[in-house]
Amino acid sequence: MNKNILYGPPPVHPLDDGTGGEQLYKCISRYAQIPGCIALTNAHTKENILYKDLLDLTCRLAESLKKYGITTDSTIAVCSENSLQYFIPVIAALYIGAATAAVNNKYNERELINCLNLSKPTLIFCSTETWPKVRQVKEKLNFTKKVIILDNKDNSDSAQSLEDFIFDYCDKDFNVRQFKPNTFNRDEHVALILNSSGSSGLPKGVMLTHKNLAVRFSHCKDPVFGNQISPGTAILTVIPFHHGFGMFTTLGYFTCGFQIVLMHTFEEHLFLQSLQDYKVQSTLLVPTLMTFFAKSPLVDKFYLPHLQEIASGGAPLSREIGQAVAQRFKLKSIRQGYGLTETTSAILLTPEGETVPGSTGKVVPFFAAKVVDNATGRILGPNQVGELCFKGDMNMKGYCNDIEATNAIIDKEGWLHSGDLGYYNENEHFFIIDRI
Ligand SMILES: O=C(O)[C@H]1CSC(c2nc3ccc(N4CCCCCC4)cc3s2)=N1
Repeated sequence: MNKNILYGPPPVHPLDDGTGGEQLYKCISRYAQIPGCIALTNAHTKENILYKDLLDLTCRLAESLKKYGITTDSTIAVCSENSLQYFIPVIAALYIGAATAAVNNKYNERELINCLNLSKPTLIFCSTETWPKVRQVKEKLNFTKKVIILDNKDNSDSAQSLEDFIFDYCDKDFNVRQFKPNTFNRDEHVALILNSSGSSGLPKGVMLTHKNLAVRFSHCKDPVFGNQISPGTAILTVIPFHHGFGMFTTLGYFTCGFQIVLMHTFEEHLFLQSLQDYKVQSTLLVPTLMTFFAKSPLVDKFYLPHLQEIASGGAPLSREIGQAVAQRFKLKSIRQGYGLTETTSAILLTPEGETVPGSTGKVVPFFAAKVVDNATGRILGPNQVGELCFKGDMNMKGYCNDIEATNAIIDKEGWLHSGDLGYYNENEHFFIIDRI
């Protein structure tokens, strides 16, 4: 055993059984029993969706998709800004075992065509905002049979509303209590396909499995690396749902029964007002917004006694910015996480109560990490800079239809070479230096 290979601690809870879809179904069903338990709130419109409604809609949509001919081998796509409805097709597909391609809603038509040609979805779920772009693109795709608009009451020409699709395909006497998610091999089965900007060339399709998802769910419930589980805890997120950071934090929040207050566009006053009004305990930010808040005079105008955690991810956060934001929000420190789209979610996380300024955290359960000197191939010890490599059950299955790109990033022993330079200190806290 090489002492320079660092292993995450054993999980507080062993990995739950079942597919990601079965685990979500079990959790959402539990919170659906709590009267008035809110799943999602749109901070812009103040509209809510309860866990009870989320359960009903995801089961009805799953039933409709099966009747429409979607199977465990199918792929669908979601192309939408953050919304109350965003996760209804994602969760319904997870129950069935169909893969969901989460497409960047900011893509232009050329980028959309490139990424949809990777996943070849039979159905595309879009929003009234993305419909015009999706409509143009659909004409050029021969594998997409139908477009469904998530946030529209009535149909637009050649696209059906979500409600209408469910009305057409779900049995009238369908009873949610009779619904059961499919069972399949979670190690192999693709759950989500996300776009990785990748170090070079056009974005690639990252295939993430139900096993990857199950490991993330375990981290969410972990008292050291995740959140304390108390249904009704309010979280505010402005992170795009189509990106790994937003996708797997939000899916994890559903398993914890949290109220997810979402924003699709950052507005400073609304953000701070929402923290106050919904008594938010934890909020997610990306470093550019952290920099913004480090200087914001508005923060002091709000009374935020419930705010316990500001979490940063999606890119390295400088020590100064982190400390400036913690001070401004009267918090001891900021929690950080580091991950790649290719590792599903964060594989380095600030353990609860163990914050080291400037550090992005420690190795999570079910993972190993090493720092490699690429010139010599040696595995380096503490305080020596090299390429960060990771091995564990959130490493992606591979890139869509791109074996050589997959083998270029994941070596024969299963180590994923991150392309990031960093080191760990004598207490195994990691620091990211730069992209290679
Ligand atoms: O940088 C990237 O490409 C993306 C891929 S997935 C990813 C991250 N996922 C996560 C998931 C969770 C977190 N946390 C940060 C603070 C600790 C509490 C949990 C949230 C940080 C990150 S950073 N970053």
